[in-house]
Amino acid sequence: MNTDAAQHAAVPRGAPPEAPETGLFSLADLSVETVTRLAERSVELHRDRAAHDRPLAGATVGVLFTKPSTRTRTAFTVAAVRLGAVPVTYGPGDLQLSTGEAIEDTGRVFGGMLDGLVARTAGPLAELRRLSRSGHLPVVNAMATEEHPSQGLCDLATLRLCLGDDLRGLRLLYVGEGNNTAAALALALAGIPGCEATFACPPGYGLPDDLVSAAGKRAARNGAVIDRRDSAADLPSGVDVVYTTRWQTTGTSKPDAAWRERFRAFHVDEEFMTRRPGALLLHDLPAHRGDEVTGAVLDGPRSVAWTQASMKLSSAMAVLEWALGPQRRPGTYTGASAA
Ligand SMILES: NC(=O)NCCC[C@H](N)C(=O)O
Repeated sequence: MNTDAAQHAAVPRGAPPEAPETGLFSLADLSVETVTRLAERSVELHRDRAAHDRPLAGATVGVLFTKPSTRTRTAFTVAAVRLGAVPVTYGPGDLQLSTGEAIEDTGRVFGGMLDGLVARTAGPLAELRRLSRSGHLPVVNAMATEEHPSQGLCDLATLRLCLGDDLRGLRLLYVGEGNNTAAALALALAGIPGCEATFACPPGYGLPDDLVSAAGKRAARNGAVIDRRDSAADLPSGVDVVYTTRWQTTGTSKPDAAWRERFRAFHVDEEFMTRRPGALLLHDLPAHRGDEVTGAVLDGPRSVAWTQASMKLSSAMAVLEWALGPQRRPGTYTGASAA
């Protein structure tokens, strides 16, 4: 028997203690400067996808999507590969999480093997924070109930690409469901000096109070305004951008059987756009043509939705570089440096 007591004592025992969370959870956690820098970097990487020196070389990144995803999953997987990492992908039902293993236990195991995790659960954001704290690893929120921060960064980057770096005084009108995408967009816009953003959603389907309050405080510091409306009447016509998303948000259902009737007035068609000359159309996709937007608008000359979709890749690269790059990567958990 090996009786080297010092060696035995070095082997960690018991559950590892928690560490401070790292990664991207909500744009509200980031300074306006960091949000701006990430959007700027997304544009740079969109223009030149090779403008990096593989900062994730040697890293292994978990990509966990328990809900459907076309753009975000592809973007983060390809971004990880382009930045030099090896992605390990998990779909719904792949992890013991689906058989009842605790979030913390999952985090601890991930932390011993992965350098970071990108996760879409469309569940509570708090779960992603717990994964990071228990696993000592950076976690990127690829869409939780409350917010879709990487979409907000992509949208800000798309606005910079289309309208220039100086977005001061931007006027944006959002119509539809006050979902995770709208929440991230409100927080992103709140950092633009002089921005006037109106979020018009049917009664009962608007942005939640806590989000409006957080975005409003951020906006006030930057001379911006985040205005929540629950009527489609008298919406601003002098706007630079119209933004809409599909009405059936991932992981949600509407108890009201007549919900579609309540949304009808909040759809974007040619007439809506004609009353807003010069406005661009953004849409996070997937689209349901005929519901929130007509095909003629989505595929027409004022839509930048397809450029916006392609910028999911460069914004995912910017996020991974920032959240998992060598300067942030804590290294896998060995138990030796639990403090
Ligand atoms: N761009 C995306 O990530 N699209 C998928 C999600 C769209 C929308 N926010 C939803 O929750 O269903």
